[in-house]
Amino acid sequence: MATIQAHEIVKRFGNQTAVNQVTFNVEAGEIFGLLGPNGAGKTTTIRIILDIFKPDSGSVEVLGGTMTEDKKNRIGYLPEERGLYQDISLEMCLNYLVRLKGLKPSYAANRVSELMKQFDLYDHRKKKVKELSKGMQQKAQLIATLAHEPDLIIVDEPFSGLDPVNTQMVKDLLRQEREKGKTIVMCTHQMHQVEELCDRLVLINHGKVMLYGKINEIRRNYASHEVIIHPLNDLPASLPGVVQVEPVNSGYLLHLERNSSPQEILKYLVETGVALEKFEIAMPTLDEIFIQVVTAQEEKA
Ligand SMILES: Nc1ncnc2c1ncn2[C@@H]1O[C@H](COP(=O)(O)OP(=O)(O)OP(=O)(O)O)[C@@H](O)[C@H]1O
Repeated sequence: MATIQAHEIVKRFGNQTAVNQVTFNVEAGEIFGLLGPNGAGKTTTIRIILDIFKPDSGSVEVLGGTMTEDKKNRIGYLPEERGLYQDISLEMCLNYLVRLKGLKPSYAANRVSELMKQFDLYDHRKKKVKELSKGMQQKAQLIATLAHEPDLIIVDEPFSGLDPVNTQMVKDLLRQEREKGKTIVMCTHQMHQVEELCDRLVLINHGKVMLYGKINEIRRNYASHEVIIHPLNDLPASLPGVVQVEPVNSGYLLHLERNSSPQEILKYLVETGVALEKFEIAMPTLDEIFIQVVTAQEEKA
């Protein structure tokens, strides 16, 4: 069953349509990427999902129906604008935020201690929040998002300000949450993180859905007519069905004719005795697809 069902949602601010007929589902137990360039409508979409804004039209179902106060306690949201109280100790701040999510004080205190240890923040618990580094504050914000063990986790730029070690830790943590059956929506501009972590994605631009589906399928749909090979011996002087052989790194990029397939090239190479260390259909990265989709829409506009 879908954890989020957004159906043709529309949100206008004055003359501007920030979200325009957006439809997508987030399935239970997946990590879902909500992507788009600056100003695309991602935060507005999240605010509609969380019932902070009402849509002008369309509907949203979350955790099996319309939003209720009880359901809000089953959601963990890491917002774009961080909301920690700066002038109190880290420990006090986290205990307070976690109790707001309905946890009993003693349970909240234990959970916060446990997570501060896991996030290497325990030794800093008596410091005022404003005395913590940016990365430490980010980790604290993640604790406040996850401590009440929400069923739906929505994280906006979760890796912001984190060094590679902490980025890895947060990635592992998100995967662990998925393994526990939790549903995660991740907003980020870091496409390689999306490629690594997400199962499916929706890409919004100017409030409209531009891409939606499984990442592998999206990449396959955008695959150009090119093959990467690493041969162990020389290539034949000519390759039928190949218009250009371009040397790249330790191999070649073969540009295929429109009507020839990678399978035909592979068959020909094997038949002519070329030993191959690598044969791969060249797939664009999500970064390349993102740029292609967004710039094509700009040119049309
Ligand atoms: N409260 C508001 N009042 C008026 N306009 C708004 C409001 N919130 C968002 N907008 C406008 O709606 C559009 C979408 O904004 P939104 O914050 O949803 O984008 P975003 O995809 O989250 O961008 P970013 O990646 O920069 O955070 C923008 O043009 C923004 O200026």
